[in-house]
Amino acid sequence: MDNKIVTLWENDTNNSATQDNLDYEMDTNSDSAQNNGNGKSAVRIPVAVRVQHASKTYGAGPEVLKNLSMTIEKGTIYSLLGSSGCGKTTLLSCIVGIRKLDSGEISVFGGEPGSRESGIPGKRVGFMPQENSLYNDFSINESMQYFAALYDMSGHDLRESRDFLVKFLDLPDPERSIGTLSGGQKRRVSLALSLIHSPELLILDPTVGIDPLLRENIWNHLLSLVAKKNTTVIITTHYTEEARPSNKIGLMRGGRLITESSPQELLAQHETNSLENIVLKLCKNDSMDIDNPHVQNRRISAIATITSIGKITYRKFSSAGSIQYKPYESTTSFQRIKALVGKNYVVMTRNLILLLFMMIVPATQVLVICLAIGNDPKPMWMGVVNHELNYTSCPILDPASKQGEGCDVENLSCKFLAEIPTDTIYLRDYATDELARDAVKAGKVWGFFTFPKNWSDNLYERASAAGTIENETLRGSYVKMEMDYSNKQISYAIKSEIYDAFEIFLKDVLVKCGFYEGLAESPIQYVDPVYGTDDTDFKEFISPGVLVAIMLFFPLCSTAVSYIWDKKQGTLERSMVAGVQSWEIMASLLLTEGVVVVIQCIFSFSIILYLFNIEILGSTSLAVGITLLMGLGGVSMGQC
Ligand SMILES: Nc1ncnc2c1ncn2[C@@H]1O[C@H](COP(=O)(O)OP(=O)(O)OP(=O)(O)O)[C@@H](O)[C@H]1O
Repeated sequence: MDNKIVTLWENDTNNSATQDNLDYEMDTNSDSAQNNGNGKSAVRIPVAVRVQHASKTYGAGPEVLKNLSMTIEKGTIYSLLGSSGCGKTTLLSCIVGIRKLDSGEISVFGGEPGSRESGIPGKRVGFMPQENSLYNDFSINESMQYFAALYDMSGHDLRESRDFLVKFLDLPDPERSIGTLSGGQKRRVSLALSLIHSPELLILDPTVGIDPLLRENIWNHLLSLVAKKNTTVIITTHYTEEARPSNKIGLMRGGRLITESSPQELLAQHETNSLENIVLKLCKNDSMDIDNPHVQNRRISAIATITSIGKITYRKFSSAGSIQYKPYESTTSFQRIKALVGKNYVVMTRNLILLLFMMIVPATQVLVICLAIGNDPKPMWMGVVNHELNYTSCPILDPASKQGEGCDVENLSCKFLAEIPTDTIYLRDYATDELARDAVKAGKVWGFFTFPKNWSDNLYERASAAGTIENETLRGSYVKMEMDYSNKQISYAIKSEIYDAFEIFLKDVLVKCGFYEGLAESPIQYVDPVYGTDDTDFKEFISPGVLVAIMLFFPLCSTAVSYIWDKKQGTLERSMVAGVQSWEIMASLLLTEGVVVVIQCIFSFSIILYLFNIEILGSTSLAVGITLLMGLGGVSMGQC
């Protein structure tokens, strides 16, 4: 750095549309140096990546990047060395714009990552992450097509690039599924995906898992990319000697950059021919220095000096001296969403059984719930202890005997029991209350009636001589019911059936005996319902709630699972580096999962309307619209 003057050139505002925002370094040592006006000769070297005073911490953990500054010139290879955990991946993820620094600045191609000027994330960068980050269900070809679509490559460019990479990286048949490849083959596919669009900035982290011969080829290819296309390469590697052909080596330790120099300078400075030994020596020295406050103070002041030199010598860029660059054209959201929709389609259709399952699950749930808990419970067993008949069975339980003519008030208990619907409540006689109670305890019946002796006479007297009736007669007209209330739904259903049966029976007796039938009715009168019918069954009540809950829940689960899976296998990160934004992922999912939601709606409504004949009393389109919105809401929530 000593023989360089750091210079930041400002854009000519008039020409800003046609210029890259690159900043430049002045190399005063170059043979082709020009006079820069202050007596020093200099060549302007465009800077691709500049990191200044970068600091980063994950949550409450220790500082991962500590006041780190580095400069990577355009059209060079920069090898980032350092032991495991020193912060290389963290630094690279900040450079490609998928993580943010806590403090400090990063500029890539003259702009902050994530800004329009830098074009990062986007097609300007090719990123090979530490993990393979591949869709295992995809073939090599499909993976290439997906990224080519994200970069808006033409079919011709894609074919050309694919054919070259398959040959150069010795990839297997492009139609082979990635899940069937070996670890080394997957690494090569991962590398191919980062190279497919010939990016200006190539970030490789790292190249382990690739055999030495191929690694040599890759380095040769990187050198030719730099020479022919002026590509900038940042590569992390644990093979120190491999970094020899690079233009600059940055050695990181504990989140700091302890050396940044060309391999030749390092070798000359340390008078050795082994980069490995130099790195070991520097790391050892750093370990000793770290406990020495004087050295640390010297380092801090050295960083401050470099920074202040940078500040003093930054000067404005004049258009007269500018290099004209083509304006950077980013892919549009429409192109990226189109690529994502295509990718989602392939993911979905790869497992057709699962897709079909997802489509019919809500309808199946509605069906099962309506069948299992939507119907009125039956049969429900009830016991009868009839003191009126001396504990014997009713002779007139036969429905035909209900039709007796005239005012016959004999054995009214049997007439009442005959009114109880035989399809829902089954009756069983018991000789005593104790036996019937034991049957309730044993779960054989849900409860039992006890008719007192002379119940028929007392009931008739109660009905005909109200007002003058004696307490004893009144008590003798009661039918006692002892119930098992452990199942609320069944006990309510039994109560309701018994009340209805009793009203019908009593009306019949009163009419036949010349009394006004209304006396049998409750003073509370239920008139025509506003909504529904007075015999609405449970499935009509439960099905709308069940449907919307399922329509929210299933798309939510399916989207969340695919999002988490995408994140876990690193493909989400890779897509983000290719320029995909969160809202674009959501939009693409709404488009693809939306189709599934529509089919789920069609199946579910068919079951409700045609199988169970449940009527929609309001607007059908509103009901369908709300259900669809719940499904799409589930898709959106699954991503949050
Ligand atoms: N998402 C995260 N949350 C918390 N800590 C993290 C996270 N990612 C990385 N770290 C921590 O930050 C430190 C630096 O990790 P990083 O992956 O940047 O190191 P590295 O130099 O790339 O290591 P390697 O060479 O093994 O890949 C490590 O201590 C790591 O445990």
